[in-house]
Amino acid sequence: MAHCGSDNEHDPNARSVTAATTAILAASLPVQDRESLPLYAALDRVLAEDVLAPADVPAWPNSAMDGYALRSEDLGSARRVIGKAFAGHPFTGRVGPGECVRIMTGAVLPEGADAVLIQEQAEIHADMVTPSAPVAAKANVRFAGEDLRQGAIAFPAGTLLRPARLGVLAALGVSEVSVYRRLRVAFFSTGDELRPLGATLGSGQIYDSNRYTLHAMLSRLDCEVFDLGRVADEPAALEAALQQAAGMADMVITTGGVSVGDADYISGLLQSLGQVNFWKINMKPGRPLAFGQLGAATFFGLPGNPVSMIVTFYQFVRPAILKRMGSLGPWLPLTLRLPLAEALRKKPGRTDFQRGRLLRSETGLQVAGVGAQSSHILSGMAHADCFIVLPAESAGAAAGEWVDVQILEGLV
Ligand SMILES: Nc1nc2c(c(=O)[nH]1)N[C@H]1C(S)=C(S)[C@@H](COP(=O)(O)OP(=O)(O)OC[C@H]3O[C@@H](n4cnc5c(N)ncnc54)[C@H](O)[C@@H]3O)O[C@H]1N2
Ligand code: MOO
Repeated sequence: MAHCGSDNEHDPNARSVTAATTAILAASLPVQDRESLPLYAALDRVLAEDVLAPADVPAWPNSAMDGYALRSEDLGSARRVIGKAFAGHPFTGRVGPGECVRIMTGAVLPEGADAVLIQEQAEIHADMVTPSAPVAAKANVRFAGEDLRQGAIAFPAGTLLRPARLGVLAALGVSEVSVYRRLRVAFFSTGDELRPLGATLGSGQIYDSNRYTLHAMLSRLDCEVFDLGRVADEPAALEAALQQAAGMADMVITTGGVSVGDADYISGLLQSLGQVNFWKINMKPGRPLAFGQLGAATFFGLPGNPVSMIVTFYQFVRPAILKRMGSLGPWLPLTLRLPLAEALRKKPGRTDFQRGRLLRSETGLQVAGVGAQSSHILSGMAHADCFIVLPAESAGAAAGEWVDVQILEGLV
């Protein structure tokens, strides 16, 4: 329960963020169970098998524009219109010398034609069409298989199914996909001070905000979430909750009680119940973290401070979830280099994940801090759209300096 973040010295026993990430990813094995789902239900799931294109897309050469399908070799001469082709209603004849077909976008290119004259460049007199300039072969034609070739891997196993990918599968006529089952994640908050929403707060009590943040982050990652509520700082209650969670889930997450205070029981309990490592990580916020195995479940004991909880979730839990879901990645946060709009203060010692906001201007993208950076200031986190990552050895950064910025991608 001590206040947090004042210690700025490098701790020789602390792990680097990179070393912790490597160990966590190495221990995070993908679930194996799979199920077959209709496309509508497959958003944010991960493909368990390669999907091969059963046919070319597009299936036929077709027009990219509204105009006239013709033979380019007739150059600039006038052509007689011999029919019409609409998307879904092909022209069934053949385009011969001196002929053309009125064609709409998406309609199959008639036999004999090799190009499309757009109607804005056509002079039309009765049923005769003259191009204002010769039309090059292949002009305004979309070719069969140009998007996807029959037999090619449209998406490999491990692909996370986002909206455009579902669209591609639909374009291929794929109505069902084999995906990994959702990752089951059970979590609970620990701490005698925590009260449910609606309760009247007594002295020293607070509302359990981590529960809501964590539930939302897990939901965004499409996990099957089991919220086990709040558990008091009592070893028997904590042990029962840990056993229950490990019995129902692939991953168990707790918040609070991982530090060294007299009511921090999580470490002792886990030593006896599973194989769990307690790490000090050389980062700020988020120094204390427990990671390991609890029965068949992956275990994360996240720090109780709300911002520390979110930072450690983003750095360690999210990559582990993505990997365990079967995703090929990328698992790690998207990092850009951006110039700072203002100087940021930091003491050397720990890698700093300062909460930042992106500033869009005509001169380009810049980044600034959100103000107060203590790990209990949740409102700063709520206004942030990125983390500004300052290396452990850094002593701060000047305005205009380029820094690493992790884009939060809507998760937090
Ligand atoms: N002597 C030391 N004290 C502390 C150290 C240390 O190295 N030596 N580390 C500090 C750091 S850094 C952090 S972070 C915290 C993490 O401690 P715990 O994980 O044991 O967390 P708690 O003590 O249970 O709570 C910390 C803080 O967060 C509030 N909290 C807890 N759960 C929730 C929740 N569900 N919703 C909202 N807020 C919550 C809690 O009331 C405390 O204020 O330890 C430092 N101490
Ligand atoms: O700063 Mo602690 O590191 O709040 O996690």
